[in-house]
Amino acid sequence: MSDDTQLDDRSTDESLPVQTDPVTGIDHEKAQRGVKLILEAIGEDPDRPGLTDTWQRRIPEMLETLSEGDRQAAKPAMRTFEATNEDLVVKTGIPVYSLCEHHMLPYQGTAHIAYRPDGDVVGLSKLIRYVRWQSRRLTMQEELTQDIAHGLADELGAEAVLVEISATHMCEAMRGIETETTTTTRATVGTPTNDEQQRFRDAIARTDGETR
Ligand SMILES: Nc1nc2c(ncn2[C@@H]2O[C@H](COP(=O)(O)OP(=O)(O)OP(=O)(O)O)[C@@H](O)[C@H]2O)c(=O)[nH]1
Ligand SMILES: [Zn+2]
Repeated sequence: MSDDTQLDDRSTDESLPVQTDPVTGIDHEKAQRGVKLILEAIGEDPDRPGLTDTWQRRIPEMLETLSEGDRQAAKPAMRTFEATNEDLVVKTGIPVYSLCEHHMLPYQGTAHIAYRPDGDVVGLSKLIRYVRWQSRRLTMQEELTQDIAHGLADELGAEAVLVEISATHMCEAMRGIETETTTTTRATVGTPTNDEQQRFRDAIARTDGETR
């Protein structure tokens, strides 16, 4: 019997409630069966009192949240306002929490964004919401940085977007190389002027100074 066949054999799991919502959410039943299998694989007893809610409810709910970035329905409304000028908007210090696609472990850090409005500016909180939404899926930091930059350029019709993310990967800290370091990635859309790039760097440096 192949692994797939075993996973699809629901006869042993008939007691599981079916909570699948393929349009707006994850397949809860599959998540429950998968987490239960992992617990069994590591020698745990999934039916001991401390773990029953873990695979039946907590982790499926957590996965639902942490995969929101895969679902357009979860994308924040990027409401805009008419811009009075095209001066660069810079927002620094946005928290980032994502899951690396290699080990499904968290990486966390800070995103900095700058964009040159073209007719409209977006509500400032939406930049934070957008980073959170994009981050909630399995990613590589480099691709996440690009996706945020290109996604914002599309959403805002902005001609120039700069995104920088500095993050620490738990897959490097907790296992493997067992070393905690900072990785910095940057994405640029369009052609920011030298002055805009300098303002972006200065704003990041000020934020870094404040948090040190
Ligand atoms: N470029 C990039 N690499 C990442 C990211 N997150 C994790 N990694 C790396 O992904 C790599 C996976 O390497 P593999 O050799 O396939 O897997 P592994 O044997 O578990 O590697 P180690 O982590 O070195 O033990 C590691 O070097 C991680 O540091 C990321 O966002 N971007
Ligand atoms: Zn990893």
